[in-house]
Amino acid sequence: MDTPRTPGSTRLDGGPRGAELLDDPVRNRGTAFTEDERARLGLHGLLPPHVEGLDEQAARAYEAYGLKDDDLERHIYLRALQDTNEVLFYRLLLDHIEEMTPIVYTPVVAKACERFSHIYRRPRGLFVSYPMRDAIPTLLANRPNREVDVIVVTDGERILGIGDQGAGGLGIPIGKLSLYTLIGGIRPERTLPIVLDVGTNNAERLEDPEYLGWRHERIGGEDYFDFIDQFVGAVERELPGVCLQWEDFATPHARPILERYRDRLLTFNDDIQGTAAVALGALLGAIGVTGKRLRDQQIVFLGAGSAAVGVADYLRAALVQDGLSEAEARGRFWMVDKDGLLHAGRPDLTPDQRVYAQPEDRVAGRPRTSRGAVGLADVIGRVEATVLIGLSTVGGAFAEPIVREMARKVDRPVIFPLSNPTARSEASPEDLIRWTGGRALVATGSPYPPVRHEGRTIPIAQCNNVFIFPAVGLGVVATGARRVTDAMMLAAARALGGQSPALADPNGSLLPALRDIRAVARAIAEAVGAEAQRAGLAPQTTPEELRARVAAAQWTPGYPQA
Ligand SMILES: O=C([O-])CC(=O)C(=O)O
Ligand SMILES: [Mg+2]
Repeated sequence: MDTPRTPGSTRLDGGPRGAELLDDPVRNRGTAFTEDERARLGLHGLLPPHVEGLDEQAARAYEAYGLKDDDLERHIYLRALQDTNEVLFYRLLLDHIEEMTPIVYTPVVAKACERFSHIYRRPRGLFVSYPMRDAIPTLLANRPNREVDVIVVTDGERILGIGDQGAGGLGIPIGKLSLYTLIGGIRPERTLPIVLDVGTNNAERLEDPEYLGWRHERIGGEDYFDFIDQFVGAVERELPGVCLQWEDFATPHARPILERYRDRLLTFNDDIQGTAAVALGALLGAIGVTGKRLRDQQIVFLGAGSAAVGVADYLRAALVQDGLSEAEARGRFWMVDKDGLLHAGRPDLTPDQRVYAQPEDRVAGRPRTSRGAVGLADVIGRVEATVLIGLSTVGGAFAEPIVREMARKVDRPVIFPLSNPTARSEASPEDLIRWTGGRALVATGSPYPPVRHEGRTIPIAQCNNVFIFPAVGLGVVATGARRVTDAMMLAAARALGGQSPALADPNGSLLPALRDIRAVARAIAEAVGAEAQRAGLAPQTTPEELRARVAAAQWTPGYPQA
């Protein structure tokens, strides 16, 4: 495990005392308050007499955790611990990072959002509700901690794969920020989860007598964007320089919000940019394993929605960085959606999709499906595809003949079925490995167990944005960057790809293990900071100083001597 670098919680003296101190999750040390602290801070009598160390506290907390018998109960236990003693919470998470990350974050956090109103115990973060729209600066001023480095905000409309959760969506910013601290080392008291409660169209929530959000259908249109504008304006005034991460907004809102604010403040959209960066990182790792150049790839996508276009945009930028012209890079993409290959003759394409339309003369003469479209099997039959990416949500779409045909022509086919949840995955890793005689390099969107093949155990990397956003946060906080650019995201993806265990170990995963993720986050943060400096978006330092700043900014839970 990591050695502590910047241990500790906030200073004790000058803050609350007595029972009030025990009620402050940032400063509370519970049974670990020393005799001297107990005397100084008016705690004698309020705590059992035995003084524990953090190790003992963590062991006791783990024992209590072990008594819970379902995942939602485990989540509730950990959230309660977070609201009691943050140092202990993060120490427990660090000690059991592989076991507990899925409990505080995806997938269990989805259940916590659905059940938000029913499992609600204590407030955390901010509820910015539409009826309070004229008082947003006041709500922000009421935040529990003055200094904030990172905000994660959602409007709860498209939570993970479970849709509109209204105010219950707050569970996602809470979970994401826990990982900002656990992995990126952003100090817990400098994070702020926010839900923009603009109503919900989820009938179950609206009819639930216990629903805690604003009981109203969603605000839309101009009113919605005006509200977002009021919120952003208030954030700029109250918390200038804060990193503002947009999370789980519905597609029609996500992109316009990003475009509107990305050049105005330090902000990014995790679902668009973070997800694309992690997919690119895993791809770069895989292509590194094949021993081929990025510029030599032919890339086929199944699915051409916003997630697919986001991944393609980053991949295209990486192809250009690798020496291709813009036109050559575009020509490497074969995108297929439910109406077949994207080509210049299709009238239905959005401007974002049109970038990837193949010229008609490259399509002419290809066999067509009965509906006249060029399908995935046709494309794989004609193109020497080296990379196949699925973001189609069509379960099983990477059928055996398609995969076998691809593997007939290339030695190490790179195949990423990225759709969620598992039932929508374009193929199972086990089938992909079997159909390709163990040659496929696979990463997925859903979690899968390792695959056994001819005596090997092949771990399956899950492309989740957790590999990117905490590290990007660490990079911008450590360097004082003013913007999050796509070039910084590409730098993050490259650094992640460079850390792929598969590069050194033929049986390694394409993405790092969670137990190594804090060290990986520092490497990514340095790359992000260096790109910000190169672009003039952060104060210049030497590379050594950059490295030292990143290391110093990564908080590790501990109780410093007061
Ligand atoms: O949180 C996750 O696991 C990935 C993500 O951002 C999403 O699905 O919206
Ligand atoms: Mg998300």
